[in-house]
Amino acid sequence: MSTMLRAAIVGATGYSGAEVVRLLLMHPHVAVTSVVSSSNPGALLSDGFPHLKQIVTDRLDAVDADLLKEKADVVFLATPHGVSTELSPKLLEAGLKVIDISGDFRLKSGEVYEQWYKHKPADAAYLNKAVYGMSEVFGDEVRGANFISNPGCYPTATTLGLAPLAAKGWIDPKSIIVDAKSGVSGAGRGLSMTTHYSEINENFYAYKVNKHQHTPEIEQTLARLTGEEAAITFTTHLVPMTRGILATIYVNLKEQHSEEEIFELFRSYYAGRRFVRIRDKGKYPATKEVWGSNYCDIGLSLDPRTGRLTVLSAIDNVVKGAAGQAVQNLNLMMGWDEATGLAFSPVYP
Ligand SMILES: NC(=O)C1=CN([C@@H]2O[C@H](COP(=O)(O)OP(=O)(O)OC[C@H]3O[C@@H](n4cnc5c(N)ncnc54)[C@H](OP(=O)(O)O)[C@@H]3O)[C@@H](O)[C@H]2O)C=CC1
Ligand SMILES: CC(=O)N[C@@H](CCC(=O)OP(=O)(O)O)C(=O)O
Repeated sequence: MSTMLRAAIVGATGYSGAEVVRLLLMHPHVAVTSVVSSSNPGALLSDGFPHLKQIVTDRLDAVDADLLKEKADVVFLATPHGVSTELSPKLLEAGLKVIDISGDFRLKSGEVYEQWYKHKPADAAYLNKAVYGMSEVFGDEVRGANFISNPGCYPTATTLGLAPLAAKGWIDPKSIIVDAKSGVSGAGRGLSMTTHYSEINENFYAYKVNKHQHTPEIEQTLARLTGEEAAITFTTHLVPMTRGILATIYVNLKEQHSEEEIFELFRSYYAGRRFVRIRDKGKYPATKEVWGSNYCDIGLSLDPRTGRLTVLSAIDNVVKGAAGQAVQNLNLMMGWDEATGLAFSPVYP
Protein backbone atom coordinates (compact mmCIF):
# COMPACT_ATOMS: atom_id res chain seq x y z
CA MET A 1 0.00 0.00 0.00
CA SER A 2 2.82 2.41 0.79
CA THR A 3 3.99 2.39 -2.84
CA MET A 4 0.49 3.09 -4.14
CA LEU A 5 -0.38 6.56 -5.41
CA ARG A 6 -3.16 7.97 -3.19
CA ALA A 7 -6.17 9.41 -5.04
CA ALA A 8 -9.03 11.62 -3.86
CA ILE A 9 -12.16 12.19 -5.90
CA VAL A 10 -14.13 15.42 -5.40
CA GLY A 11 -17.66 15.03 -6.75
CA ALA A 12 -17.54 11.26 -6.12
CA THR A 13 -21.32 11.31 -5.64
CA GLY A 14 -21.84 12.25 -9.31
CA TYR A 15 -21.70 10.04 -12.41
CA SER A 16 -18.19 10.97 -13.55
CA GLY A 17 -16.71 10.94 -10.04
CA ALA A 18 -18.23 7.56 -9.19
CA GLU A 19 -16.86 6.21 -12.47
CA VAL A 20 -13.37 7.43 -11.54
CA VAL A 21 -13.75 5.51 -8.25
CA ARG A 22 -14.91 2.38 -10.11
CA LEU A 23 -11.97 2.53 -12.54
CA LEU A 24 -9.36 3.25 -9.86
CA LEU A 25 -10.55 0.23 -7.87
CA MET A 26 -9.17 -1.82 -10.78
CA HIS A 27 -5.89 0.14 -10.98
CA PRO A 28 -2.79 -1.71 -9.76
CA HIS A 29 -0.82 1.40 -8.72
CA VAL A 30 -3.53 3.63 -7.21
CA ALA A 31 -5.47 3.50 -3.93
CA VAL A 32 -8.62 5.56 -3.47
CA THR A 33 -7.98 7.24 -0.11
CA SER A 34 -10.66 9.94 -0.10
CA VAL A 35 -14.09 10.35 -1.65
CA VAL A 36 -15.40 13.88 -1.26
CA SER A 37 -18.83 15.46 -1.13
CA SER A 38 -19.76 19.11 -0.65
CA SER A 39 -23.36 18.44 0.37
CA ASN A 40 -23.15 15.22 2.36
CA PRO A 41 -19.82 14.69 4.14
CA GLY A 42 -19.97 11.89 6.71
CA ALA A 43 -22.42 9.80 4.66
CA LEU A 44 -21.35 6.68 2.78
CA LEU A 45 -20.64 6.84 -0.95
CA SER A 46 -22.07 3.34 -1.31
CA ASP A 47 -25.43 4.54 0.08
CA GLY A 48 -25.86 6.48 -3.16
CA PHE A 49 -23.94 4.00 -5.32
CA PRO A 50 -24.47 0.44 -3.99
CA HIS A 51 -22.50 -0.92 -6.98
CA LEU A 52 -19.38 0.47 -5.23
CA LYS A 53 -20.20 -1.26 -1.94
CA GLN A 54 -16.88 -3.07 -1.56
CA ILE A 55 -14.70 0.04 -1.67
CA VAL A 56 -12.30 0.47 1.24
CA THR A 57 -12.71 4.24 1.52
CA ASP A 58 -16.46 4.69 1.67
CA ARG A 59 -17.03 7.54 4.16
CA LEU A 60 -17.39 10.88 2.35
CA ASP A 61 -14.96 13.66 3.34
CA ALA A 62 -15.74 17.37 3.23
CA VAL A 63 -14.20 19.64 0.58
CA ASP A 64 -11.08 20.74 2.45
CA ALA A 65 -7.73 21.39 0.71
CA ASP A 66 -5.76 20.79 3.94
CA LEU A 67 -7.44 17.43 4.51
CA LEU A 68 -6.86 16.42 0.88
CA LYS A 69 -3.19 17.34 1.25
CA GLU A 70 -2.99 14.90 4.19
CA LYS A 71 -4.86 12.10 2.46
CA ALA A 72 -3.93 12.18 -1.22
CA ASP A 73 -1.24 12.69 -3.86
CA VAL A 74 -3.60 13.31 -6.76
CA VAL A 75 -7.09 14.83 -6.79
CA PHE A 76 -9.71 14.25 -9.48
CA LEU A 77 -12.33 17.00 -9.72
CA ALA A 78 -15.65 15.80 -11.13
CA THR A 79 -17.58 18.89 -10.13
CA PRO A 80 -19.98 21.31 -11.84
CA HIS A 81 -18.42 24.16 -13.79
CA GLY A 82 -17.15 26.98 -11.58
CA VAL A 83 -16.00 24.80 -8.66
CA SER A 84 -12.55 23.89 -9.98
CA THR A 85 -11.86 27.55 -10.87
CA GLU A 86 -11.31 28.24 -7.18
CA LEU A 87 -10.41 24.79 -5.83
CA SER A 88 -7.73 23.62 -8.30
CA PRO A 89 -5.31 26.51 -7.57
CA LYS A 90 -5.56 25.74 -3.84
CA LEU A 91 -4.85 22.06 -4.40
CA LEU A 92 -1.93 22.82 -6.69
CA GLU A 93 -0.49 25.27 -4.14
CA ALA A 94 -0.74 22.45 -1.58
CA GLY A 95 1.54 20.39 -3.84
CA LEU A 96 -1.10 17.99 -5.12
CA LYS A 97 -1.48 16.76 -8.68
CA VAL A 98 -4.86 17.75 -10.13
CA ILE A 99 -6.99 16.26 -12.91
CA ASP A 100 -9.99 18.47 -13.57
CA ILE A 101 -12.85 16.75 -15.39
CA SER A 102 -14.95 19.92 -15.56
CA GLY A 103 -14.70 22.56 -18.27
CA ASP A 104 -13.10 25.28 -16.09
CA PHE A 105 -9.56 25.06 -17.50
CA ARG A 106 -10.10 23.76 -21.03
CA LEU A 107 -10.31 27.13 -22.78
CA LYS A 108 -7.15 29.20 -22.72
CA SER A 109 -9.09 32.46 -23.03
CA GLY A 110 -10.97 33.52 -19.89
CA GLU A 111 -13.13 35.78 -22.03
CA VAL A 112 -14.24 32.92 -24.29
CA TYR A 113 -14.93 30.76 -21.21
CA GLU A 114 -17.13 33.47 -19.69
CA GLN A 115 -19.01 33.92 -22.97
CA TRP A 116 -19.87 30.19 -23.34
CA TYR A 117 -20.02 28.95 -19.73
CA LYS A 118 -21.49 32.11 -18.11
CA HIS A 119 -19.12 31.73 -15.17
CA LYS A 120 -16.25 33.84 -13.93
CA PRO A 121 -13.04 32.47 -15.51
CA ALA A 122 -10.09 31.11 -13.59
CA ASP A 123 -6.92 33.10 -13.00
CA ALA A 124 -5.01 33.42 -16.30
CA ALA A 125 -1.80 32.03 -14.75
CA TYR A 126 -3.60 28.78 -13.93
CA LEU A 127 -5.37 28.66 -17.30
CA ASN A 128 -1.91 28.73 -18.86
CA LYS A 129 -0.59 26.06 -16.52
CA ALA A 130 -3.38 23.57 -17.27
CA VAL A 131 -2.40 20.93 -19.83
CA TYR A 132 -5.29 19.97 -22.10
CA GLY A 133 -5.46 16.20 -21.73
CA MET A 134 -6.60 14.86 -25.10
CA SER A 135 -4.46 11.80 -24.50
CA GLU A 136 -3.88 10.63 -28.08
CA VAL A 137 -3.26 14.14 -29.45
CA PHE A 138 -1.36 15.99 -26.72
CA GLY A 139 0.06 12.99 -24.80
CA ASP A 140 3.61 14.41 -24.96
CA GLU A 141 2.47 17.44 -22.95
CA VAL A 142 0.54 15.27 -20.46
CA ARG A 143 3.63 13.18 -19.61
CA GLY A 144 5.11 14.58 -16.43
CA ALA A 145 2.47 17.35 -16.04
CA ASN A 146 0.88 17.98 -12.64
CA PHE A 147 -2.29 19.81 -13.72
CA ILE A 148 -4.55 18.30 -16.37
CA SER A 149 -7.72 19.75 -17.80
CA ASN A 150 -9.62 16.72 -19.03
CA PRO A 151 -11.49 17.25 -22.33
CA GLY A 152 -15.26 17.35 -22.64
CA CYS A 153 -17.11 14.27 -23.84
CA TYR A 154 -18.25 15.62 -27.23
CA PRO A 155 -14.84 17.22 -27.93
CA THR A 156 -13.18 13.85 -27.26
CA ALA A 157 -15.31 12.02 -29.83
CA THR A 158 -15.08 14.87 -32.34
CA THR A 159 -11.40 15.69 -32.00
CA LEU A 160 -10.26 12.08 -32.24
CA GLY A 161 -12.31 11.86 -35.44
CA LEU A 162 -10.56 14.89 -36.95
CA ALA A 163 -7.06 15.10 -35.43
CA PRO A 164 -5.17 13.08 -38.09
CA LEU A 165 -6.70 15.17 -40.89
CA ALA A 166 -6.20 18.47 -39.05
CA ALA A 167 -2.58 17.74 -38.12
CA LYS A 168 -1.83 16.91 -41.75
CA GLY A 169 -3.58 20.04 -43.05
CA TRP A 170 -5.95 18.05 -45.27
CA ILE A 171 -9.18 19.68 -44.17
CA ASP A 172 -10.77 23.06 -44.40
CA PRO A 173 -11.37 23.89 -40.70
CA LYS A 174 -14.27 26.19 -41.63
CA SER A 175 -16.13 23.44 -43.49
CA ILE A 176 -16.78 21.11 -40.54
CA ILE A 177 -20.25 20.04 -39.48
CA VAL A 178 -20.59 17.87 -36.38
CA ASP A 179 -23.89 16.14 -35.75
CA ALA A 180 -23.54 14.51 -32.32
CA LYS A 181 -25.81 12.43 -30.11
CA SER A 182 -25.39 11.64 -26.43
CA GLY A 183 -26.91 9.35 -23.86
CA VAL A 184 -28.59 10.94 -20.86
CA SER A 185 -25.81 10.24 -18.32
CA GLY A 186 -23.92 13.07 -20.05
CA ALA A 187 -26.22 15.47 -18.22
CA GLY A 188 -25.15 14.20 -14.78
CA ARG A 189 -27.08 12.53 -11.97
CA GLY A 190 -29.24 15.47 -10.96
CA LEU A 191 -32.86 15.53 -12.10
CA SER A 192 -33.99 17.99 -14.71
CA MET A 193 -37.08 18.60 -16.79
CA THR A 194 -35.36 17.58 -20.01
CA THR A 195 -33.82 14.32 -18.81
CA HIS A 196 -36.35 12.54 -16.62
CA TYR A 197 -37.86 9.32 -17.93
CA SER A 198 -41.11 10.46 -19.47
CA GLU A 199 -39.44 13.41 -21.18
CA ILE A 200 -36.66 11.46 -22.90
CA ASN A 201 -38.10 7.96 -23.26
CA GLU A 202 -39.16 7.38 -26.89
CA ASN A 203 -38.01 10.89 -27.66
CA PHE A 204 -35.09 12.44 -29.54
CA TYR A 205 -34.20 16.08 -29.79
CA ALA A 206 -31.51 18.65 -30.41
CA TYR A 207 -30.40 21.01 -27.66
CA LYS A 208 -28.12 24.07 -27.22
CA VAL A 209 -28.19 24.53 -31.02
CA ASN A 210 -25.26 26.82 -32.00
CA LYS A 211 -24.79 27.54 -28.29
CA HIS A 212 -23.07 24.44 -26.96
CA GLN A 213 -20.14 25.16 -24.61
CA HIS A 214 -18.02 22.51 -26.34
CA THR A 215 -17.94 24.48 -29.62
CA PRO A 216 -14.99 26.73 -28.68
CA GLU A 217 -13.14 23.77 -27.12
CA ILE A 218 -13.23 21.82 -30.40
CA GLU A 219 -12.33 24.95 -32.38
CA GLN A 220 -9.41 25.73 -30.07
CA THR A 221 -7.89 22.29 -30.71
CA LEU A 222 -8.50 22.43 -34.46
CA ALA A 223 -6.80 25.83 -34.58
CA ARG A 224 -3.81 24.44 -32.67
CA LEU A 225 -3.52 21.51 -35.06
CA THR A 226 -4.13 23.32 -38.35
CA GLY A 227 -2.64 26.74 -37.54
CA GLU A 228 -5.82 28.26 -39.00
CA GLU A 229 -8.92 29.64 -37.33
CA ALA A 230 -11.72 27.08 -37.15
CA ALA A 231 -15.48 27.70 -37.18
CA ILE A 232 -17.60 24.59 -36.85
CA THR A 233 -21.30 23.91 -36.97
CA PHE A 234 -21.96 21.72 -33.94
CA THR A 235 -25.35 20.27 -33.05
CA THR A 236 -25.93 18.06 -30.02
CA HIS A 237 -28.86 15.71 -29.51
CA LEU A 238 -30.15 13.72 -26.57
CA VAL A 239 -30.89 10.03 -27.20
CA PRO A 240 -32.97 7.75 -24.93
CA MET A 241 -30.03 5.63 -23.83
CA THR A 242 -27.84 5.81 -20.75
CA ARG A 243 -24.27 5.90 -22.06
CA GLY A 244 -22.65 6.70 -25.37
CA ILE A 245 -21.84 9.41 -27.87
CA LEU A 246 -21.88 9.04 -31.63
CA ALA A 247 -20.45 12.02 -33.50
CA THR A 248 -21.14 12.09 -37.23
CA ILE A 249 -18.71 14.56 -38.76
CA TYR A 250 -18.83 15.98 -42.30
CA VAL A 251 -15.77 17.71 -43.67
CA ASN A 252 -14.46 19.02 -46.99
CA LEU A 253 -10.95 18.01 -47.99
CA LYS A 254 -8.64 20.77 -49.23
CA GLU A 255 -7.28 18.58 -52.01
CA GLN A 256 -8.24 15.29 -53.51
CA HIS A 257 -7.20 12.17 -51.55
CA SER A 258 -8.25 8.59 -52.04
CA GLU A 259 -10.14 6.74 -49.34
CA GLU A 260 -7.15 4.42 -49.00
CA GLU A 261 -4.87 7.39 -48.24
CA ILE A 262 -7.30 8.59 -45.58
CA PHE A 263 -7.44 5.17 -43.91
CA GLU A 264 -3.64 5.03 -43.99
CA LEU A 265 -3.40 8.50 -42.43
CA PHE A 266 -5.70 7.50 -39.51
CA ARG A 267 -3.93 4.18 -38.98
CA SER A 268 -0.48 5.72 -38.87
CA TYR A 269 -1.56 8.67 -36.65
CA TYR A 270 -3.01 6.28 -34.06
CA ALA A 271 -0.39 3.53 -34.46
CA GLY A 272 0.51 2.13 -31.06
CA ARG A 273 -2.37 3.91 -29.30
CA ARG A 274 -4.46 1.32 -27.53
CA PHE A 275 -7.75 3.14 -27.28
CA VAL A 276 -8.47 4.31 -30.82
CA ARG A 277 -9.72 1.61 -33.16
CA ILE A 278 -10.16 2.37 -36.84
CA ARG A 279 -12.86 0.28 -38.47
CA ASP A 280 -12.28 -1.39 -41.80
CA LYS A 281 -13.70 0.18 -44.97
CA GLY A 282 -17.50 -0.06 -45.03
CA LYS A 283 -17.80 -0.71 -41.25
CA TYR A 284 -19.13 1.94 -38.87
CA PRO A 285 -19.06 2.03 -35.07
CA ALA A 286 -22.05 1.86 -32.73
CA THR A 287 -22.14 3.20 -29.17
CA LYS A 288 -22.84 -0.24 -27.77
CA GLU A 289 -19.56 -1.50 -29.20
CA VAL A 290 -17.61 0.82 -26.86
CA TRP A 291 -20.02 0.72 -23.90
CA GLY A 292 -18.27 0.77 -20.51
CA SER A 293 -14.81 0.97 -22.13
CA ASN A 294 -12.14 3.55 -22.84
CA TYR A 295 -12.22 2.96 -26.59
CA CYS A 296 -12.97 5.48 -29.30
CA ASP A 297 -14.03 3.65 -32.46
CA ILE A 298 -13.84 5.48 -35.78
CA GLY A 299 -15.38 4.74 -39.18
CA LEU A 300 -14.59 6.62 -42.41
CA SER A 301 -16.32 7.08 -45.74
CA LEU A 302 -15.30 9.36 -48.60
CA ASP A 303 -18.08 10.30 -51.00
CA PRO A 304 -16.45 10.64 -54.44
CA ARG A 305 -19.58 12.42 -55.70
CA THR A 306 -19.31 15.38 -53.29
CA GLY A 307 -15.65 15.07 -52.28
CA ARG A 308 -16.84 15.17 -48.68
CA LEU A 309 -15.57 12.85 -45.98
CA THR A 310 -17.89 11.43 -43.33
CA VAL A 311 -16.24 10.42 -40.05
CA LEU A 312 -18.15 8.46 -37.41
CA SER A 313 -16.70 8.47 -33.92
CA ALA A 314 -18.19 6.53 -30.98
CA ILE A 315 -17.22 6.69 -27.29
CA ASP A 316 -18.70 5.95 -23.90
CA ASN A 317 -19.20 9.48 -22.56
CA VAL A 318 -18.57 8.53 -18.93
CA VAL A 319 -15.42 6.49 -19.66
CA LYS A 320 -13.42 7.82 -22.64
CA GLY A 321 -15.43 11.08 -22.43
CA ALA A 322 -14.61 11.64 -18.73
CA ALA A 323 -13.35 9.17 -16.10
CA GLY A 324 -11.46 6.77 -18.38
CA GLN A 325 -9.54 9.49 -20.19
CA ALA A 326 -8.82 11.05 -16.77
CA VAL A 327 -7.23 7.77 -15.61
CA GLN A 328 -5.42 7.44 -18.97
CA ASN A 329 -4.01 10.94 -18.36
CA LEU A 330 -2.94 9.96 -14.85
CA ASN A 331 -1.08 7.01 -16.37
CA LEU A 332 0.70 9.33 -18.80
CA MET A 333 1.49 11.87 -16.05
CA MET A 334 3.04 9.12 -13.95
CA GLY A 335 4.98 7.51 -16.80
CA TRP A 336 2.97 4.30 -16.63
CA ASP A 337 1.58 2.42 -19.64
CA GLU A 338 -1.43 4.48 -20.71
CA ALA A 339 -3.69 1.43 -20.56
CA THR A 340 -2.86 0.53 -16.93
CA GLY A 341 -6.12 -0.37 -15.20
CA LEU A 342 -8.08 0.37 -18.38
CA ALA A 343 -7.38 -2.64 -20.57
CA PHE A 344 -10.86 -4.13 -20.39
CA SER A 345 -13.27 -4.79 -23.24
CA PRO A 346 -16.64 -3.10 -23.72
CA VAL A 347 -19.75 -4.75 -22.20
CA TYR A 348 -21.96 -6.29 -24.89
CA PRO A 349 -24.84 -6.69 -25.48
N1 LIG B 1 -21.43 13.01 -17.31
C1 LIG B 1 -20.56 13.02 -18.31
O1 LIG B 1 -20.66 12.22 -19.25
C2 LIG B 1 -19.44 14.01 -18.33
C3 LIG B 1 -19.29 15.00 -17.40
N2 LIG B 1 -18.24 15.89 -17.46
C4 LIG B 1 -18.07 16.93 -16.46
O2 LIG B 1 -17.79 16.35 -15.19
C5 LIG B 1 -18.32 17.17 -14.17
C6 LIG B 1 -19.25 16.32 -13.32
O3 LIG B 1 -20.31 15.89 -14.14
P1 LIG B 1 -21.31 14.73 -13.76
O4 LIG B 1 -20.59 13.67 -13.04
O5 LIG B 1 -22.04 14.42 -14.99
O6 LIG B 1 -22.26 15.55 -12.79
P2 LIG B 1 -23.13 15.07 -11.55
O7 LIG B 1 -24.16 16.12 -11.39
O8 LIG B 1 -23.53 13.66 -11.70
O9 LIG B 1 -22.08 15.18 -10.34
C7 LIG B 1 -21.48 16.38 -9.93
C8 LIG B 1 -21.11 16.26 -8.46
O10 LIG B 1 -20.44 17.46 -8.06
C9 LIG B 1 -20.65 17.66 -6.68
N3 LIG B 1 -20.69 19.08 -6.36
C10 LIG B 1 -21.70 19.97 -6.59
N4 LIG B 1 -21.37 21.20 -6.15
C11 LIG B 1 -20.13 21.06 -5.61
C12 LIG B 1 -19.24 21.99 -4.97
N5 LIG B 1 -19.57 23.28 -4.80
N6 LIG B 1 -18.04 21.53 -4.52
C13 LIG B 1 -17.69 20.23 -4.67
N7 LIG B 1 -18.49 19.32 -5.28
C14 LIG B 1 -19.69 19.74 -5.75
C15 LIG B 1 -21.99 16.99 -6.36
O11 LIG B 1 -21.82 16.16 -5.23
P3 LIG B 1 -22.02 16.65 -3.72
O12 LIG B 1 -23.32 17.38 -3.64
O13 LIG B 1 -22.00 15.35 -2.98
O14 LIG B 1 -20.82 17.50 -3.45
C16 LIG B 1 -22.31 16.12 -7.56
O15 LIG B 1 -22.51 14.76 -7.21
C17 LIG B 1 -19.02 18.34 -14.86
O16 LIG B 1 -18.17 19.45 -14.92
C18 LIG B 1 -19.30 17.77 -16.24
O17 LIG B 1 -19.44 18.76 -17.17
C19 LIG B 1 -17.29 15.77 -18.42
C20 LIG B 1 -17.37 14.81 -19.37
C21 LIG B 1 -18.48 13.88 -19.43
C1 LIG C 1 -26.18 15.03 -22.49
C2 LIG C 1 -25.60 16.30 -21.90
O1 LIG C 1 -26.29 17.14 -21.39
N1 LIG C 1 -24.29 16.44 -21.99
C3 LIG C 1 -23.57 17.59 -21.48
C4 LIG C 1 -22.11 17.39 -21.68
C5 LIG C 1 -21.36 17.09 -20.42
C6 LIG C 1 -19.89 17.27 -20.63
O2 LIG C 1 -19.09 16.50 -20.97
O3 LIG C 1 -19.50 18.47 -20.75
P1 LIG C 1 -18.91 19.53 -19.83
O4 LIG C 1 -17.85 18.92 -18.98
O5 LIG C 1 -18.37 20.57 -20.68
O6 LIG C 1 -20.10 20.01 -19.11
C7 LIG C 1 -23.94 18.84 -22.26
O7 LIG C 1 -24.32 18.74 -23.41
O8 LIG C 1 -23.72 19.92 -21.72
